[in-house]
Amino acid sequence: MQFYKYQGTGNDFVIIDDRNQAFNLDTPAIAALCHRRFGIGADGLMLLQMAEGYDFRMVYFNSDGTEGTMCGNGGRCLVRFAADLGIVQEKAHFIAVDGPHLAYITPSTISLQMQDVANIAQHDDDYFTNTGSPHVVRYVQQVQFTDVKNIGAAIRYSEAYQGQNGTNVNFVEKLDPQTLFVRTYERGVEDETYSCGTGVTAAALVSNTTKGMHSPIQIKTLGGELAVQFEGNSTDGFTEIFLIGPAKHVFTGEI
Ligand SMILES: N[C@@H](CCC[C@H](N)C(=O)O)C(=O)O
Repeated sequence: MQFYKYQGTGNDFVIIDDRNQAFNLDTPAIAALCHRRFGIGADGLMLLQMAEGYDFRMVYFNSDGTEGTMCGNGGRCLVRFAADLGIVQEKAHFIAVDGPHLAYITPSTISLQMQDVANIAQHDDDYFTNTGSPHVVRYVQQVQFTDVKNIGAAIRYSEAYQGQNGTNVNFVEKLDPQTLFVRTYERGVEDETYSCGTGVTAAALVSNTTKGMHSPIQIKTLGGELAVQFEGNSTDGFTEIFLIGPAKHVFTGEI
């Protein structure tokens, strides 16, 4: 089986061209491929499948082998893969677990439209929203010194979030009026990743609501820079949300 490795600001993925729908690996086998010591190493695995009425379908698995909810950086990488295959050119229209997505393609960036977001909830000092995947946003003073793995795991497994099978957790520091530094504990990876697209989107929308930050918001992550652009607000709902940043082919291999 041929596979392709892609990364978007360090959120890395194994991608399989599954247009013939021959992929039949189970959860442990997917986890083994994603393992960083015994496998290829990745935060997730994606299938590109055919879908009627769309350029393609995105199927996303977390690195523990479970099928995930939406992955923003994964979506951006899959669009770059579709462009590399010649399936799409400047624009892509695809279907994912959370519904249809549009994306715009340039040599340096993929701009991925995310689902509209209707509301943001406050839980004590934390905020919670769903940008295709569930996300807690917690503001911290110095995010570089935050224990993302341990505090993130405690929040992810806490009683409050078991209703939606746990949550991803973002630790956010406002660096200046237009810029956030975001570090994310990812559900399904059960560790910090270098970047999380649905997570930085959640951080940007919450920061519009709570910190008065305006679109576009620049985001620093451990793996590079992203931007989140949007219209609306938490009262009327957020629309036209775009996650913008690089997505790159790393290598191709055979297993
Ligand atoms: N890395 C992703 C988010 C992946 C989904 C998540 N782990 C989950 O299933 O909750 C992103 O870039 O959005």
